[in-house]
Amino acid sequence: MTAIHHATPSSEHVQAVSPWLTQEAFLTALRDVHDCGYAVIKNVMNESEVEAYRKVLHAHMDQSPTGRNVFEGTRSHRLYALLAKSPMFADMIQHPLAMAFAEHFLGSSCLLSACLSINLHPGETEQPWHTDDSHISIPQPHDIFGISAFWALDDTDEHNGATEILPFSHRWTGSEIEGRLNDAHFSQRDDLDAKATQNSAAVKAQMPAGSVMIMRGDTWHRGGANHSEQDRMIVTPQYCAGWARPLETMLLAVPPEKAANFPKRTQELLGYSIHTPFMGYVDGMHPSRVLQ
Ligand SMILES: O=C(O)CCC(=O)C(=O)O
Ligand SMILES: [Fe+2]
Repeated sequence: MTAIHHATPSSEHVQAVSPWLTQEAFLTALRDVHDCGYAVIKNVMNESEVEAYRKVLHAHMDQSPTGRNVFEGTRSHRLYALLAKSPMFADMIQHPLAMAFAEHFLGSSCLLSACLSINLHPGETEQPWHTDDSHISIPQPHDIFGISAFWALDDTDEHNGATEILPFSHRWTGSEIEGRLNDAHFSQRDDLDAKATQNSAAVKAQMPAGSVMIMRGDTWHRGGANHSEQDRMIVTPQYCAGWARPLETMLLAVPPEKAANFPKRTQELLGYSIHTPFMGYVDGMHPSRVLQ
């Protein structure tokens, strides 16, 4: 594993991010993601885009239950399979800024691993510390095979549960990781004890609505506690290498009739694509033929 980031971004990616980042700022952000674990890019979406996402998510949340355990958050609302709920999430999922980071680190065959909204209600407590790629079960430290984006749809701050990150934690080894995340956290409904929640070195991702944080999937992080009187909503599209199994089975989560109407890049991210030389084929052919 290389500790320092040297790879030069492609000119296509430099161009793609230019509405939000100068070339120099992009290089710094790539280095921050690779070496430190994360980078925040402020004010990427405008107010009307943010409001449109909030509106559609609120309509769905009104009809869905709160989280089932301390990981989902018993005072939180999560929605999965967002592309099946509204096609507008394609714009967020294939946003040129997020794609530039995902493709730079994971290659152009990267896939959408997960895409969920997380709305923390007032009174929500801290989530257990975790990484977003632990389901792949390759021991840390390892190269990057996941990139998570966190889009703020509300201003996130230290009171309302801004995501907390442990910089450089992708370099942790066995003893630093041991016991942090337990299988019990996925069934337990009681709040975590002080030992499980403590950490002094955490940084809180404070972002104005419309901003995005890009994080390598092996950085330890968690949703914060919401001590405010308002909800805190984010959407997190997560990308994985083309050889990895996505966390959500996207090809089932989004029916082919719906997928057929999405932009080509979103279709590819869902799995209508090949990881060279032929991983992902259907009946010996390119999977996109299923949509024709
Ligand atoms: O709610 C948050 O801020 C982070 C949630 C998260 O990291 C996750 O559920 O994977
Ligand atoms: Fe996470």
